[in-house]
Amino acid sequence: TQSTRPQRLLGAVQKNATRGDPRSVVKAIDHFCRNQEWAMNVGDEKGCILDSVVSEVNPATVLELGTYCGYSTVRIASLLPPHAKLITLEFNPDFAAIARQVIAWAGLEHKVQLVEGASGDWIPKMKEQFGVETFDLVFLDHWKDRYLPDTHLMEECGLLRKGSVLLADNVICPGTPDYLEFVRSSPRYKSQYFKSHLEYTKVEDGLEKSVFLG
Ligand SMILES: O=C(NCCCCCn1ccnc1)c1cc(-c2ccc(F)cc2)cc(O)c1O
Ligand SMILES: [Mg+2]
Repeated sequence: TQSTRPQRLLGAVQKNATRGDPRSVVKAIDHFCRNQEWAMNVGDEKGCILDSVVSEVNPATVLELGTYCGYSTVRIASLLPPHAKLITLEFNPDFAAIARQVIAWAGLEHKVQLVEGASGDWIPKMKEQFGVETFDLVFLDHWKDRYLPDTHLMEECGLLRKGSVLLADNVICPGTPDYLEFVRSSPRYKSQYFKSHLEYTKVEDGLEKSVFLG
């Protein structure tokens, strides 16, 4: 039977990356996506911006919406301080199954909790299920039409505190126009656009960093 693109991506990690070495996992995926098959990872160019924001925030609690194959999960988790926690939500069970193996290959299972299901269902349960107070950093990389409703939901559920940072992928391509309009016009957010390119291409894309002001 035919393999899927996520399965082939995992194969490239297992073939070319060193177990327990997150940077080699990131490098192997980027090489695969540049040379074999494009895939919707945040990629190396936007990944460097992600790394700098993670390092600046130095978060104890991170929520990632949209795991896919775990590329950004590995990038983020590899930069977290010792007892920090990353919860990553993936709706698609096939993606989740691959991501678990990519995260394990990087040796980062102990820092990552991968949850399968819809963000709209799980966000209201975060506190009771995972003992989370608030998130220091949220990386939005799931369905583009869910960025805005899920941001409202996180506010309503008291998951954001003064200074919480939202970092959103794909605000230009595929685009999240309603989310962008909201975070840029709301007095409760301080937003900044990091111009970049769609992963592995020359097409414009970027990350929007928005600090919740409480
Ligand atoms: O759709 C994307 N991501 C969400 C995937 C499903 C999330 C499921 N889920 C997880 C949790 N809750 C729901 C995405 C798409 C593209 C893209 C860009 C250009 C193009 F021509 C084709 C595709 C680039 C990205 O960087 C992306 O992130
Ligand atoms: Mg993306």
